[in-house]
Amino acid sequence: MSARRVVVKVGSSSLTSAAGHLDPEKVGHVVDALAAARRRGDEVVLVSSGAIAAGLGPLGLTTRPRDLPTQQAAASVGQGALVAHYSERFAAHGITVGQVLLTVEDVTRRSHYRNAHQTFARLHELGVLPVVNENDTVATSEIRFGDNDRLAALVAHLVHADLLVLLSDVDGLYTGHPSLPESRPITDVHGPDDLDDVDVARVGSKVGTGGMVTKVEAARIATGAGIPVVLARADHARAAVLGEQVGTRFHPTGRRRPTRLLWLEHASETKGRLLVDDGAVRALTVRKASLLAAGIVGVEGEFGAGEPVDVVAPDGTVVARGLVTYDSAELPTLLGRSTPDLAADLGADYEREVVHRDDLVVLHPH
Ligand SMILES: Nc1ncnc2c1ncn2[C@@H]1O[C@H](COP(=O)(O)OP(=O)(O)O)[C@@H](O)[C@H]1O
Ligand SMILES: N[C@@H](CCC(=O)OP(=O)(O)O)C(=O)O
Repeated sequence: MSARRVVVKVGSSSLTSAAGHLDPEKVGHVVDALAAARRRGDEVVLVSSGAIAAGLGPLGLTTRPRDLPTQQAAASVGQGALVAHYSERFAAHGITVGQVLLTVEDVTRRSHYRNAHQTFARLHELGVLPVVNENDTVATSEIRFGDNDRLAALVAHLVHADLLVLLSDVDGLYTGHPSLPESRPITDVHGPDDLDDVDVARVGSKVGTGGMVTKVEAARIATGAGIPVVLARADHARAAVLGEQVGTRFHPTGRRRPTRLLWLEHASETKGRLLVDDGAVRALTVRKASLLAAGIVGVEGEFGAGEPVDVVAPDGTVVARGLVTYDSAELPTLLGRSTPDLAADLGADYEREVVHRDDLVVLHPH
């Protein structure tokens, strides 16, 4: 098989002990698998969780803190420990690692996105293996990716990966919770229909951190953009990374698209709504045009310029989602006015679209 670009995501539970320390054996296992892929010429990006979990022990904490500042502090301590471990273990294989901490902005704002893309490209040219995590210490609750499964799917798309591997503490996807006797392993998922009868909900009190839900969602994002996904137990990391039949394989369902649009559709939380008229709905969905102030009849919520908003048709359907170029305080004074009129009255800066079509994803074609 020819060299490929593989993104591997590993969860906190696959790296740390229950006491809140990194487990060197578990880390070593993942590292050895990735080193094997590198030896055969693959390009590898690691998306590793575990910063918060690894920070608990050193801070004398026994459970994951609930409040954001303490989580951020734990991540600050743990991320250093995590990367120190990876650096040491990969160095034994002659591989240099580089830490990449991402916030949601990095894959949504055009300039940041290009920047992130270039960073990965240069690291690759230099033979460096990127170790990615969310930038937990600065990310606030609203802007967090929220989970590294989705982050991994977006990174896989960003670096044009040929394969996304999600490593966890289960053998793969089951028809129901793996602890239930009637649950059966699923080897292949060809599309959303194959998931109709699969239960990824929480069962009982101790199980399910929502982990399988976000994995299936990550698989949906990646496969929808043309990238196959393998979900496997971390113990089987080597086979999974080398592309052998193991765990659950999610087959591609769609084709590559701009990453920012992928994020807008699948991972963003909108801050507000733009209520538009029927003409604007047609312009967006049929003509694939930008949204202009003239077609907007109402503004709901509070948002800043550059943030994601829903575009809502007169019947209440959310027809599109996009990055708005005005904030919610200024927008109401511009509604219903033509762009030339706004420019003549307020200056050339007001000639801009409210949502540019490049920053817009249509959710419900009419
Ligand atoms: N249908 C299912 N198939 C497999 N695992 C499931 C399913 N439903 C719930 N789970 C649970 O999801 C867990 C994995 O999620 P999580 O612990 O959050 O992973 P990680 O820390 O690796 O990101 C499994 O250990 C299992 O208990
Ligand atoms: N960024 C966080 C992890 C977030 C996360 O998704 O965790 P997990 O479900 O264990 O993959 C950290 O490093 O602690």
